[in-house]
Amino acid sequence: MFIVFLIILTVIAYYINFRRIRKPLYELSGKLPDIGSFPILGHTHWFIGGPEKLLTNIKQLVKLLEESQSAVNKVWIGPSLYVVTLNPADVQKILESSLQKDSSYKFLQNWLGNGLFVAPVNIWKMHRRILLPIFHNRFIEDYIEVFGTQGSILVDRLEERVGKSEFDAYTYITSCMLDIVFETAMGEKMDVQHNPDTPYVRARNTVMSIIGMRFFKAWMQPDALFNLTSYSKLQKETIELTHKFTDEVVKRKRMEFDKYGESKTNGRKDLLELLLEKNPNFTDEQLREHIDSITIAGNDTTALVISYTLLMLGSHQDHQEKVYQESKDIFGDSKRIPTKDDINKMDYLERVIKETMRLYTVVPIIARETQEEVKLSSCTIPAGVGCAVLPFVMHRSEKLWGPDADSFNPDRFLPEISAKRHPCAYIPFSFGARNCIGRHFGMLAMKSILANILRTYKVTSKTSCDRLKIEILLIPVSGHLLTIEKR
Ligand code: HEM
Repeated sequence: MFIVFLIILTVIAYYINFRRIRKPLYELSGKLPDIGSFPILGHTHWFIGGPEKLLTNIKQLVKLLEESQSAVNKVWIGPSLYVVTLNPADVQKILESSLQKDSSYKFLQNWLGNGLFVAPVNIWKMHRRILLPIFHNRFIEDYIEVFGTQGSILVDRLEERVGKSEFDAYTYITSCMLDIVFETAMGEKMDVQHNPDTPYVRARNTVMSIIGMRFFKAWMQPDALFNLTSYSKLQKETIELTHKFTDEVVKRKRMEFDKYGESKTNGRKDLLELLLEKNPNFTDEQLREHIDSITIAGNDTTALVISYTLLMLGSHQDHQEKVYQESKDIFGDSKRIPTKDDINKMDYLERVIKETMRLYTVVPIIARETQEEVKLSSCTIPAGVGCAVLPFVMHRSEKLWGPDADSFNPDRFLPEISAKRHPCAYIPFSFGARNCIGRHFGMLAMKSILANILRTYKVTSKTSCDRLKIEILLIPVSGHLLTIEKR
């Protein structure tokens, strides 16, 4: 009897302390409108279901929040409070002041450790300063030859699809991007384009899908439950396999560096070599974490945008014709791979890519945590609160983009029109000091590859891209289906 009494007393004391520590959260919550929530459950019920249902629910919930007329709203997922805003000025304040990733990114940490993408803010600050110079244009532009060479291999591979039935373009493009990121990040010529089914690529895909599943399946989230499933063992084995691969490359590069004092005497340097030169004090583990983060953050994002752009041009032939004419003006009949000058002239293609990233924002959600008080337009958020930024929803908001927000119009990105928009109305690469470090790399690679494809083939797409799902990234439910014919 006494023990039962003691347990009840402990639970009550724990609960009172829990409420006391979280008092600022409840005070903030009390000031924000209560929309779409259930008692106790909060908004958790909106986040139950498969990846497609999840996206539909998020869109419906956001619509309710938008109608509330409040610039800042709240969402309770279990015990976690998230502040949600679609107001660009508030988004800017959040992304500039809150550089800590939200706790939901922790599932990536087993794999990427303290690599830039998930590193806690104290480590991130030091490492971002070291990594920033190696993403400078003068290094990244050295990779334009790799983008062109791999793009030409892709064009050759696509030949087998000419005049045939619909196929999923993404499978071809993701192999090409993998070859690009491996060669530029660590000097490894993987030739995934010709050997897509290697144990490494399989392991990598397995880890991605297990982590993706954990993000959105509530019951898989607590480590205690996850560790009971067979996925836990599989994740451990496959992560070990991917780590072993990068570890071996890092070890080899470190030996070269120790022997010669620098990585190579002349010629193009990969990102790992540049990183070693910039900071030889990085441990091998830190180098692996950064290189793995770069290859993971840089591959699927870029491959998805290229695939969505092909779908958009496949269903908007007038815009495809303009892109084709632009490439005719640049290349004439030359078959050369795109140079820096060629890429700089691809203004229309760049607008097409930007408009595609607006409608199909491949990183649809960015979640941060406040580290100090942040004053927003209608309230002040205390430290320790989650903030959800929803670029995918903002990019389709009629308030920000007008009544034709859902239609494809690359001229929204004419410089004079872009200049009139709030800088946070359009954030496919996020914003502020923790934005995408690889955005210049990504843009050059995407323009080079798309130009290579579109000057060789005319693409057609009949698939409507209305059905989408979130699996960390934004994916079309029925794939990126295209037919192609030779120009
Ligand atoms: C179209 C292509 C790309 C898109 C749309 C994209 C988008 C983004 C976004 C939205 C973030 C911030 C995510 C967040 O805060 O949750 C991010 C971060 C990052 N991206 Fe990209 N990305 C692209 C290509 C690349 C490429 C090509 C690379 C590397 C070669 C890269 C490397 C990174 C890294 C390392 C981070 C973490 C930066 C940090 O926390 O300091 N990304 N990216």
